Amino acid sequence: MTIEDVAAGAARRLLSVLREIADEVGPRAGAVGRVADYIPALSGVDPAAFGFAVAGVDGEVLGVGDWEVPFSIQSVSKVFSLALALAGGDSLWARVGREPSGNPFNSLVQLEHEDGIPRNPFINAGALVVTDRLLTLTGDARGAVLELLRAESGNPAIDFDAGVARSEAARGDRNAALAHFMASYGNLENPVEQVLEHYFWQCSIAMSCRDLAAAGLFLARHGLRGDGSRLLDRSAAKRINSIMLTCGAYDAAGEFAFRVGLPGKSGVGGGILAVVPGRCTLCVWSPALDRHGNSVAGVDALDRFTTLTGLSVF
Ligand SMILES: NC(=O)CC[C@H](N)C(=O)O
Repeated sequence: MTIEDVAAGAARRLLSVLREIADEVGPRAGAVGRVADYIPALSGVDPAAFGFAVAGVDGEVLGVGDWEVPFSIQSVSKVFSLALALAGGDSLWARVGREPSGNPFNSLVQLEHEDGIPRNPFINAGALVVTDRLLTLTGDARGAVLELLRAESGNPAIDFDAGVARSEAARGDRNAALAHFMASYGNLENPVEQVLEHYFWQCSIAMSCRDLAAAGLFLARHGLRGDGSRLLDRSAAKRINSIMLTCGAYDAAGEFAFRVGLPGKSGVGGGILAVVPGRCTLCVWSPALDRHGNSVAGVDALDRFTTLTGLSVF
């Protein structure tokens, strides 16, 4: 029996739970937290938006609320760039760690004490190293990420949001500082400006909960893509899920693991992608963020999901 057989119909069976959570959490969306405004183009998003999708490993995707409305995926893109970089081999691990940082996602402080090696691939410094590696591997890091997202979601219309990318670049001093600092330690192979540009554009990709849940299914399928081909070996897929669990919610990763008990990756656009290995992926979106940069209603919804269903990795 294959994983597909075991989990066939998972999305359909879970839809009623999503409805229940949307009724409970949805009306509170936007009441607590703030929309990210350090990227000016994100500041106009409706804080009360709420969408929640579930994708079964058989490929069926269902959802509730604003689940088909595109939003800025921001740091959720880091999961996909990491997957592509690791598909190119293990050498990345000499240049980035896999420990939670306990610091904000854009912090500089640890880099100096730790020789320009970022703690993990999901803080900005780590993601810049991953983007650099992908640039070396492919010559077009942002294009590679976009192509993977289009293919795995089955939606060829997914695209960059140039307004968001330019807005972030215009306010990109902190990420530029991180990149230059790592370059001074020899931990970037490509010119800083190029790495930053690919990183900003990759973060600007706009997608819905539907598309992101579908695109992340290779993580629930232990590395297998939608067409049955292998993106990652089982071990690499396990590793990405593990790092999502320990580092996917920045300096609130411990709290996220405590409450949700699933591998997850959040972004300052308000999206969170979570994985129930062997069964399904979940994507929730609500733009009002807590002080760590995680969606308030998003974490609440995932917390309720694992409580109501008992589905977690523990
Ligand atoms: N946490 C995030 O989603 C951060 C991504 C954003 N593009 C940044 O670099 O600041």
